[in-house]
Order: sequence, then structure tokens, then C-alpha cells
Amino acid sequence: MSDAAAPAPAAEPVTATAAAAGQSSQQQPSKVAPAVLVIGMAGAGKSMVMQRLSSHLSENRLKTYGINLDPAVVGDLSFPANIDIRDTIHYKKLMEEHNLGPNGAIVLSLNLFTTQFDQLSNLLAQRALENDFVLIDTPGQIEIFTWSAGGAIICDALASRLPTCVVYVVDTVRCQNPVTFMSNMLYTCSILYKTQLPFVVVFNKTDIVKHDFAVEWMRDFEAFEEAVSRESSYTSGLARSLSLVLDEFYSNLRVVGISAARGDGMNDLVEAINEASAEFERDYRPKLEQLRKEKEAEEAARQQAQLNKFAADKNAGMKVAMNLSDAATAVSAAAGASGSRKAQVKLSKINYGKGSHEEYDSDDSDSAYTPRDGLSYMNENEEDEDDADDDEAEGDEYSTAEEAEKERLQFESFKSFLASQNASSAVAKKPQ
Ligand SMILES: Nc1nc2c(ncn2[C@@H]2O[C@H](COP(=O)(O)OP(=O)(O)OP(=O)(O)O)[C@@H](O)[C@H]2O)c(=O)[nH]1
Repeated sequence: MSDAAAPAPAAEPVTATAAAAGQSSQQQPSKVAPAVLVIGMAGAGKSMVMQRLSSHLSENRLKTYGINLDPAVVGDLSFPANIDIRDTIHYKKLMEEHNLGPNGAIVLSLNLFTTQFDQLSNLLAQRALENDFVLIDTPGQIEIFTWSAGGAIICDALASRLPTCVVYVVDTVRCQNPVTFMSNMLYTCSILYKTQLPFVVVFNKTDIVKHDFAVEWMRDFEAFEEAVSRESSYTSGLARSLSLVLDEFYSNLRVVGISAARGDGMNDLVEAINEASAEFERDYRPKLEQLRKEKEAEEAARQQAQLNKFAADKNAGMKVAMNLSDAATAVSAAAGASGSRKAQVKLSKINYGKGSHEEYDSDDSDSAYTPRDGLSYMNENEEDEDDADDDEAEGDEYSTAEEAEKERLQFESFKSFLASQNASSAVAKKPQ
């Protein structure tokens, strides 16, 4: 990607708006150069408009920064370009590699190029401070700007950094047919609504046909209807209906007639671009700022929701541990009520192990329970060894009683054995 210095002469302290519209340099417009996206159907004259506009601005001592986004241009460009898509993307190779036709390869080239567009727009933001206009030529495949992701990325990236407008170039000669005119206007409309950027419609090639008829059709529905009535096709009826719908759309359009070949109407074009740029700052910038803030707020809310979910999951984990502890405590208390302290201690140890999450003796009414690591409740006045000692003492008593009972049973059984033995020997000694 080349980024050579623009060939235009050094700018004098006169603003783009003032020079182009013949105003005083006292009126200070934005110092950031507007980005002008030149869009139009193949053959409408975009490249020639780029060439004429660059030289016209250069003659007025205004600096331009040129960008070529058309990968299919053969040979030298007709305008001075600082950045050329052909330096990074070889569209013929793409055709071969992906088995694509020229249109598909051009759209793919643009889409590939837009993957670098964020970096490019950062560079443009700097260059926009050193230049008066950033001019961008695009391929004739205008579907890039109506439905392809690449067009939207380009427009968003530019508009986020520079005042951006669209110059839509129309071939006036081919618009003389009202149905073709309507077809062109529908494209204009769809690009306007897709890009949402300030718009200038440029009727080119006015050296061949004046664009007055087109302006009249846009301003006066009856004039268009009369032209359409001469057509007898189905589409003429559709064109008539559509012109009614587009009435509102026309009223908000900036329209300029030029001849890129002869250089007619160039001052009007520059003035329209400056107006569109001012419209961007006045109407579009606040909307973009609002959108940016909404997106930031959305992102912040999303992050907060994730944090809340994380915290909720963590609390749920703690609750499970706490519930287990409560259950153990309840059973332990029940066991305590029946007087089996040993059972309580054993239960506590079976559930958690000694010194683990929770240990709590329900029969110590004077206990002060203090949380430990948020999970355990332990009687501060009681030491772990107490339990151990209790276990030992009570364990001793218990085993002695058992043994005594065992001894007693053994003794009883021995006595009954002796008694049975004595009885049998008495029978044996009895004289016959
Ligand atoms: N008479 C006349 N011819 C023009 C004018 N502008 C452009 N042309 C001619 O129209 C043809 C197409 O011009 P380009 O500038 O290549 O058009 P483009 O829109 O860039 O075309 P693509 O690159 O194919 O999209 C060329 O033959 C130009 O000489 C004009 O104002 N008057």
C-alpha cells in the first residue's frame, strides 16, 4: 500500500470551503478534510470525475489525498492516488484461485481490503489534518454499497473519523429514458438509506446532454408522468408509482450537473461537497456520537450482567455449602435432644471432617458463633481438643459398661451351665 505525498501544491492559509465557494477565509469550517466517496455505475465517469476534481482543487491550491478502491483498473490511474488497492490485492489472482468472474472477484477484493480498513482509516484521520479533501474512487459494482458487508465497513470506518459524504455519479445520457432514470434513482435511494451519509447526486456528461430534464423530473411529478406516459411497458406504470413514493426523497437531495470531460460545474460540485460535509457535522456527527454512546452503554451493561451472573453462581455455590451445614446442625440438634452427645460429634465429623467447613455443638447455649471464611461457624470459646477429650472420656465409660455387661452375661451363662451339670450328676448318683 503506497502512501506517497499528494502531488498537489502546498496549501495557503485558505479553507477548502472558502476557496471552493468563493467565500472569505474568515469563516472557519472544520479543519478535518472531508472524505468523498465517489460511487456510481460502471461507465458513469467516476474515475474521470476523480481526475477532474483533483485537478480543479489543485488549481485552487487545495490539497487532496487520493485513494483508489477499484482493483480492476488497468494501467495507470487517471488521478493522483496515495493509496491504491491494487498494491495489496491482485484481483485476477483471486479470479483464478476462487474460480470467480470479474464482478465476484471485485466484490471479494473490496471485502478483503476492508479487513485492513480500520488501520487505513486511522492513517486517513492523520492525513485529513494535512489535506483539504480525501477523495475515494470505487468500482462500478455498486452492490458493494447496497448489500455487501465491505461497503458498510468502509462507510462506518470513514464516518467514525472524518466528515464523510457520498458523491453518486450518474450518466446523464443514459438517464434520458424515464424508466432507466427511475432505475438509477432507486439505486441512489438504496445507497442513501444503506450508507446513511450526506449525499450529492452528480449528473455527469452534461457536455452531451444537459441534466435539466432530470432536475425537472425530480421536482415536478407531472413532468415525469408525462415522460413516462410515452412509454407503454409494464415498468412505466411502476416507474410512475415509484416517482410518487420518491417525491420526499428527491426533496432532500443535492443535485449537481457537471462535465468531467470539460470541467463544467466543478465549483458547484465542490460547494455541494462542502455543504454535505457541514451537514455531516451538524446532523450526522451527533447521531453517530449518540450511537457510539449507546453501543458503549450496551457493552457496559453486558459486562455488568456477566459479572452479576458470575457473582450469583458463586453465591449459589456458597448456599449449597451452607444448606448442607444447616441440615447437619438440625440432625445434630435432634441427636442432642435425645442426650447422645457422642452421636452429635460423630455426625459433625462424618459430614465435614474435623476442622472442615462447619462444626457446631447445639447444646452449648453460651456459644458465640463467628463466621470463618464466610463458611464456617465455630464456637470461639471452645477448642477442638474439647471434643476430642469428650470423645475419649465418654468412649472409656461406654466400653467399661459394655464389658461389665458382657462379663455379667458370661457369668450368668456359666452359672446355668454349672446348675445343669449338678442336676445331671445328682440323677446319676441316685441309688437304683
Ligand atoms: N463526453 C463525456 N464523456 C465522459 C465524461 N466523463 C467520463 N466520460 C467517458 O465515460 C467513459 C467512462 O468513464 P470512466 O471515468 O472510466 O467511468 P467509471 O465510472 O470510472 O467506469 P468504471 O471504472 O468502469 O466503473 C470513458 O470513456 C470516459 O471518457 C464526460 O463528462 N463527458
